[in-house]
Amino acid sequence: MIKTVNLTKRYGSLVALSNLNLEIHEGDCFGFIGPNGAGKSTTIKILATLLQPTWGEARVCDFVVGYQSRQIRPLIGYVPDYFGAYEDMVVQEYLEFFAAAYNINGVERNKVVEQVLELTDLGYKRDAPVDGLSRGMKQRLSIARVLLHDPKVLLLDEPAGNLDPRARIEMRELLKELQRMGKTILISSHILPELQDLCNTVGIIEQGELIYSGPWTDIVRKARGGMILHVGVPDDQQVKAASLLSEDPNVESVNPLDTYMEVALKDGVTDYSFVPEKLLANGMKLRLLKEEEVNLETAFMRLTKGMVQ
Ligand SMILES: Nc1ncnc2c1ncn2[C@@H]1O[C@H](COP(=O)(O)OP(=O)(O)OP(=O)(O)O)[C@@H](O)[C@H]1O
Repeated sequence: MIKTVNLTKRYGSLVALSNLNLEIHEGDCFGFIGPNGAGKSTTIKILATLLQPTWGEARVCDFVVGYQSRQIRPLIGYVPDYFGAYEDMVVQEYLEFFAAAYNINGVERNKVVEQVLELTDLGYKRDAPVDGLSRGMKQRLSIARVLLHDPKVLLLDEPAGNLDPRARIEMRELLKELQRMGKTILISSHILPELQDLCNTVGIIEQGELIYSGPWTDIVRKARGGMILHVGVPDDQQVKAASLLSEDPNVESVNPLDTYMEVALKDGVTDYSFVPEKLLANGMKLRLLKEEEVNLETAFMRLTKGMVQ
């Protein structure tokens, strides 16, 4: 549905995107994660046909950005990370205005506007001035606007940015509904745990380079590298336990903390039954044994800190 091949964008001497190879399939919800200035908005603007790549290729629904932008535009809905000013316009007029711009007229226009108002839960605000809406409502209205022409692909640049927790949950529910409707969604965000719940695939970008792309569960596994265990024994046994475990050939390192030890296993070691066996055989008590949880957020930190090659 979306494919980029060696996509590169320079702004003067600044390389904003460097040989980006992305693939997003139909029905995917792809989370595009990266720190400020990583190149997310640049990628999204290219896919939205608003920017030309310096070299490389971007395709949307098999049409090439730049050469076939006219064919791409009806198929996409692009929500930028800002909301323009619309003075003296109420919500319904705003949507009717954009529906007209998409050449949706007459009875069909009324029907479509009603549908998107209902879908985005903005029906009760139809007569409210757009400029007076809360940030969360404006974000939902931006999404309502790009749904009018029923696009296959949604390109959403930080739709949950600066929203309060309730508005974020509402946004997430709306995006899940769009996913159920079969839309292919690319969403950029800094809010990692939210993407964990929403996206089936994730791309992590840093300084214009894609560090990882694939199912987020896979990324978490890769970021994990060697498994880390939290092992707790009584305080007076910790020194001996640390020494015993660090001698084991399965163990990479032992890091004693206040109430437990972090035991890093060597890459590929997943069976840690030797830990309780060894400790109990040496007369120790095991108070805690669990795998360190690696979620999308910790994976992101590890990957972008270059902790995983
Ligand atoms: N029009 C422009 N002219 C010059 N440099 C630009 C322009 N647009 C973006 N850049 C630079 O390109 C790099 C990538 O910017 P981009 O906005 O794509 O990053 P981003 O990942 O979306 O960041 P953020 O999360 O802050 O929105 C940054 O260094 C930015 O300063």
